[in-house]
Amino acid sequence: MNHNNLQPSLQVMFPLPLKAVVIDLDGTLLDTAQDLALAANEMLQALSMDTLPAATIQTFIGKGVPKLVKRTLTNSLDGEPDPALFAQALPIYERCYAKHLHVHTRPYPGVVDGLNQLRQDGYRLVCITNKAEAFTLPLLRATGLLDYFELVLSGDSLPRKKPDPLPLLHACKHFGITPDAALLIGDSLNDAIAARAAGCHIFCVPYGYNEGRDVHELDCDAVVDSILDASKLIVHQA
Ligand SMILES: O=C(O)COP(=O)(O)O
Ligand SMILES: [Mg+2]
Repeated sequence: MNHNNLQPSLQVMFPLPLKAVVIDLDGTLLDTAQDLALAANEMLQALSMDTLPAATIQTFIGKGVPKLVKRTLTNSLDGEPDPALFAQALPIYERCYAKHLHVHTRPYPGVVDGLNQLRQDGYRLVCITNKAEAFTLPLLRATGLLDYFELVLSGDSLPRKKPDPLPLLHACKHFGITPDAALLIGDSLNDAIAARAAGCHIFCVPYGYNEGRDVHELDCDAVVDSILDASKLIVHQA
């Protein structure tokens, strides 16, 4: 099977036989960037610091809340702020984001149709995100997506988050399946590394964040335009 807008890797045979589909949140299920940027800029203002363009803050998304705050404070991907400033800033950011959790946040096109298709096809559905649980669950609930997922693992649910394979391996163990029966659909390097390390399949969507990099640089089995398109490249294995 091949479509003009899909780029299946040559090494895997499509459709992939699978039991579980794991989906990333920020940049894959939900377009959260505007609300994240709003909160980050409100934090900067509260600290009497200059605000940043939303497009810049979008490149800081991917490695969880503390990392987003560090990157925002230093305006750089690898910056380490003064520990006292960081300690002051983190709770401010958390308060601001809780306030703006779903002002602009919406599911991307193809997400709801894709989830309905995957549910109808019989897959176990999991959401694995680096977002903190205090934000993940209310956001999935508010956007109507929570009930699709049998399991939701957030950035602080387990001792390690993506790119570590632990959340994916935990989900596979939870369902009693081998990693190669699971597919992760994500938008970033963190997803691709985690999936490869766990031995799961990985598809990437091109519309997400990937810390400002082109998703086509990633080692994935396919780049798919939407969750609905992903459902066309896989087959449920009973
Ligand atoms: O919270 C983040 O930084 C990214 O979260 P994600 O894993 O859902 O993309
Ligand atoms: Mg993401």
